[in-house]
Amino acid sequence: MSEDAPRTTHPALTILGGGVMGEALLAGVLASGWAVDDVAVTEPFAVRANELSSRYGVRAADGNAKASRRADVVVIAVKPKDVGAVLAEISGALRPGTLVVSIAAGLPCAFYEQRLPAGTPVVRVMPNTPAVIGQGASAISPGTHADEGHLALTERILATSGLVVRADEKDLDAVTAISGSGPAYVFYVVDAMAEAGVLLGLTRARARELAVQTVLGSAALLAETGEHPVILRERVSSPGGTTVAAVRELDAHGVRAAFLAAAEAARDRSRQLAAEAAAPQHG
Ligand SMILES: NC(=O)C1=CN([C@@H]2O[C@H](COP(=O)(O)OP(=O)(O)OC[C@H]3O[C@@H](n4cnc5c(N)ncnc54)[C@H](O)[C@@H]3O)[C@@H](O)[C@H]2O)C=CC1
Ligand SMILES: O=C(O)[C@@H]1CCC=N1
Repeated sequence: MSEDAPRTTHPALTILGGGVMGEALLAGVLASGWAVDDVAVTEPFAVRANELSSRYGVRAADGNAKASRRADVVVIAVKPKDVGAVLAEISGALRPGTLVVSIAAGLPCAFYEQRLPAGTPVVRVMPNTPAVIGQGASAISPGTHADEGHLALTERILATSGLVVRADEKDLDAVTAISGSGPAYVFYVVDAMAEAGVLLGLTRARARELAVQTVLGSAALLAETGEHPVILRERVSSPGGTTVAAVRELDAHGVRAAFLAAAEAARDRSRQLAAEAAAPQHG
């Protein structure tokens, strides 16, 4: 870039919680040109904080209140059970207008609005772990005081780690059940396919290599052709062939029904997380 090229300005971003998702978002914005001085992370475990600051060159030494004070956007990336305590810490430190973005599962925007200064703009996000490699999928939903500008800013941040869609807040528990938890289902399927390969006599390494590439290639085929999955499945299924024999077993073992029940369980657990976070803390 020439020295005369206009510099993109980025809002000051503070990520509270430097775990799996906090790091994914951190890596995403830095890879997209955010300067290390524009980004900070907080993390109570010193070893982890040091790891993040040495890996990315960002500030990771401050507590939540201090790090939030100078932020234009605060991203809450702690576990749902820890959000209430974090909000109590930062509520008095936020400058008016600071955007609060939360990725915590289950907790509605109202949870934040009840605990932060009146008028605080809040955007609730459900991302997923492929964000780590820039292949995430996030759904975002505005709180009462978040306007188009706040949504656009959230999109700008999340787009650094993959696809971003807007969703009604009533759908975020369902989004959590599909794309938030979804990577785990895919890893489960890959592991099961690899195990099946071992059953049939393949080496574990060969079976896993083939299973991973099959999932990767199939996902790319879906995305690139835009075809319905049923059409693509039919193209694999020769009359009287191997695939129909296999899919009949998947049906007989209730795999489709298991996915439906799994999604309902994840949605219900997401709702429960909100109830637990709102309940008074014991112990
Ligand atoms: N892991 C996933 O696939 C997804 C997680 N989420 C949500 O993201 C949030 C974070 O999840 P993960 O990154 O998986 O968890 P994690 O356990 O890897 O990270 C949480 C981090 O917060 C730190 N922490 C704990 N208390 C803190 C405090 N008071 N102040 C600052 N940091 C504190 C912990 O030391 C830890 O490093 C959760 O609310 C989860 O519901 C959302 C979508 C996907
Ligand atoms: O399991 C969880 O609660 C988090 C939210 C979505 C994915 N992981």
